[in-house]
Amino acid sequence: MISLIGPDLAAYVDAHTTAESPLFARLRAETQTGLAMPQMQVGHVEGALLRILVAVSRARDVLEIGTFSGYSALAMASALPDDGKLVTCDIDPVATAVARRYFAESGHGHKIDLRLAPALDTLAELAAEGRRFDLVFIDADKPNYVNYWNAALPLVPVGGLVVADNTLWSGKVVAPKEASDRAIVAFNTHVAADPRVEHVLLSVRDGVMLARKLRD
Ligand SMILES: C[S@@+](CC[C@H](N)C(=O)[O-])C[C@H]1O[C@@H](n2cnc3c(N)ncnc32)[C@H](O)[C@@H]1O
Repeated sequence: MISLIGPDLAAYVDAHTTAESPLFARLRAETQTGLAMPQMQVGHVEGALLRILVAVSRARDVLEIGTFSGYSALAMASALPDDGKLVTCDIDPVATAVARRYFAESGHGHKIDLRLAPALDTLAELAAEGRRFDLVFIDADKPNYVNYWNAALPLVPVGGLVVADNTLWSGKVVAPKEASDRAIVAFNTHVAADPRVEHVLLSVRDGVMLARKLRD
């Protein structure tokens, strides 16, 4: 589990967050044992944050960039109304096969449109389709974060939210050394300079950038 806080405090946060349902616990366990890089999964606490953000924003259309085994997609889809829609993008057929099974079992699968293609291609398709999204969750390859932001923000109405994961990058943003560190720093700098949004960088799990669109 990625955490910026010590194990005792992380366990306390976990214990004081609404418990995950048995389905989510199973998805987490299967991801841990069956997939490479299971730490990519947002997990219990950030999943709860995403679910609450979808609920309080009364989002009806959500876009996720980075499905993996489906934890965050399912957390957000569970907070959508029955006719709400979540488009989620990934390029990994193995991890998304796990996601598809849990989507189907969850009772929320009818809300989820999984697109297996590079996310920038899917973003171009969605723009051509005239789609709009009340909330966008960015959680895929870090070098493309700025590109995802630039492509996604025009699809968000004023008042909508963009949420980006791993934006503290295990704390490496403070003294970046590697290309991936610099990609996250570049993203945070880019968001901070964008006059279309107000934003807050939350120290939840590995860092969550939360931005609200103020103007087109
Ligand atoms: C951090 S994981 C997503 C975790 C997921 N949100 C969850 O909570 O389980 C990042 C995902 O981005 C996907 N990815 C990487 N490059 C991509 C690209 N160019 N287009 C779409 N997805 C991509 C990876 O295959 C991986 O599954």
